[in-house]
Amino acid sequence: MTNKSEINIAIFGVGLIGGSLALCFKGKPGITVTGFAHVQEYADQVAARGVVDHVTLSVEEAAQDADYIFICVPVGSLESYITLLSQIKLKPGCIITDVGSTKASIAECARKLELRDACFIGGHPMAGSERSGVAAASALLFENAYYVLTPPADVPNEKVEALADLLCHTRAHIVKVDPEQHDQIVGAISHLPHVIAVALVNQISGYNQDNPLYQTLAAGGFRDVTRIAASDPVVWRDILINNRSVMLPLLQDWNESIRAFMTLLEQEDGAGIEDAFRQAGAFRNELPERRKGMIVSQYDIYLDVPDHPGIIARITSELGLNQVNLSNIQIIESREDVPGVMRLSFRNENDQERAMDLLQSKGYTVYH
Ligand SMILES: NC(=O)C1=CN([C@@H]2O[C@H](COP(=O)(O)OP(=O)(O)OC[C@H]3O[C@@H](n4cnc5c(N)ncnc54)[C@H](O)[C@@H]3O)[C@@H](O)[C@H]2O)C=CC1
Ligand SMILES: O=C(O)C(=O)Cc1ccc(O)cc1
Repeated sequence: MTNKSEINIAIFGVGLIGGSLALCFKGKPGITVTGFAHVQEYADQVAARGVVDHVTLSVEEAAQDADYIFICVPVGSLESYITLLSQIKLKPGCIITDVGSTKASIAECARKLELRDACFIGGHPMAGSERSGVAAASALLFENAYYVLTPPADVPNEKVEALADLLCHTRAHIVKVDPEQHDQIVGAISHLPHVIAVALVNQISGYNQDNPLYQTLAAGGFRDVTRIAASDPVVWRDILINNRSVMLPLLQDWNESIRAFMTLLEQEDGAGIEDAFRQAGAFRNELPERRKGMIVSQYDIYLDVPDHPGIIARITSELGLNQVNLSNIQIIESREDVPGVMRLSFRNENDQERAMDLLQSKGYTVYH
């Protein structure tokens, strides 16, 4: 943990990620958090949400006393901010970091800059959501997620350790990765799924224009596979353009996978289709548990519920009476006289398990 002397943290871009970091740090002993917003309207939102101690529209004012500067703007604006920071007088020893979803280009930009007494250590919390803006910020967003750092070889180890220590407040697991390797892997496990989700939704949306029954019937699997298609367009424009040299070969491989599926269908190759599902299921079942892997700060359970008035209140009051904290609730399917499926989301595994036990003991059919 950081020692208890005064620590000033500046957050540039107080949106989903910047605001969530701010909430992790704000109110901790000896820490003061200043937010920088580039537009008055955003500054007002940040102030209203109360995630920082101060908010300012001045880069200099935010940066000048900072021990740590977190640049949390979209990837396409990262380089202009680090360049700006290299041109102003910073506190000696200041550590600049970022949260961008790509790491190679910002590392290269920082390497070429004259940062004088400051240093740059790239960062990427591997947690987030399809939501954006400070309104969606949460102090629990990074809990148990991985937080990648990409320290350059010439940055002293004690600087990297100081940043890692500060990040204890996020309760994420720090992992150090080379920037190019980061972009390759994250391109495959995060950026490619976002492209596929968007393409899939737009394909179905096209069919839906001629027949709205597509949307009406879209349920379970379609929703699960396409949640991330609702992500912020500007954030994702920047990520994909920045990581295009990784994305283009990945999309080429994707085309070939789809082509291979078409061949299985053309040849009515049932065994081949079964093999494809078996192979995929085996790999998917081996994925690290959600709390240790990529993304999602929610722990969900599902339960079958008869669709009648009062049922939601009954379930939520059972949980409330037993001090199980619910973070979200959603009816996935609901038609009169047919059992519906309710998704209950929790912020940690303990609440998830307690809810499961409790509702099972009350006779509900509950599953993960
Ligand atoms: N959305 C996610 O789940 C994750 C995003 N990231 C990365 O975090 C960064 C921020 O993303 P989010 O917080 O999701 O986006 P966001 O849209 O919620 O927040 C971005 C913030 O930057 C501000 N901003 C935009 N352009 C700016 C500019 N030119 N100058 C100053 N401020 C500006 C916005 O007003 C907003 O407060 C991106 O680099 C993204 O790649 C990293 C991990 C997860
Ligand atoms: O919501 C999700 O599932 C995400 O994929 C969130 C996310 C978005 C961008 C990142 O760089 C990391 C995580």
